[in-house]
Amino acid sequence: METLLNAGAPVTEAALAAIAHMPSASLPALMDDEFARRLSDADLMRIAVLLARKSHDEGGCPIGAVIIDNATRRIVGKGHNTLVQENHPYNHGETSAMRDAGRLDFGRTTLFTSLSPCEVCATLLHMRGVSRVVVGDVTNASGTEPLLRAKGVEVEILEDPQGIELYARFRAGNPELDLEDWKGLSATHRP
Ligand SMILES: Nc1ccnc(=O)[nH]1
Repeated sequence: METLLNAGAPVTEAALAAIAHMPSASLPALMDDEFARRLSDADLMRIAVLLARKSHDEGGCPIGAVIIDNATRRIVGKGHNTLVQENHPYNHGETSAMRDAGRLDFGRTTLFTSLSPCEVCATLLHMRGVSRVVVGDVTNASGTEPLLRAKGVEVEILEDPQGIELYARFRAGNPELDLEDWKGLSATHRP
């Protein structure tokens, strides 16, 4: 199939936004393997941040994640936090992207997350054997990177200034929702 995003197409913000918003299963109709191979780590982090923005536009917590196959750099899963949207007590950007990817061998994949993983997601990432995690924001949160590295996961920090700004703005305007997302409602009810 001839695709809109192909070997000759430039990697633009509009192209990354279209990728972020299209269901993963439909991505082969939008972009070919040549285009996928030209997406840099910074481009893939931009897609994670565009997913964070999508969640924010829906009234949710702005965290997104993208999973790629290491060999082909094809996107095999992506998603965003759905605490608000699905009334889900624990669906983080990372779990959402892994659910989208399905029953994969995560040892062959890299996960890009727009925000430093929480302890539960960090544990999930190493227990499912994810080979590499790229973190887009260690300014608003951090702390699980040493745990991931100790478990043999390759960790890279590749901060996205727009993602950092978006999360800082969300946290300043919604401190209770931010706390609920990290620690549950019980934490927001503590005196
Ligand atoms: N890394 C993350 C922190 C908090 N919530 C998320 O969905 N993801």
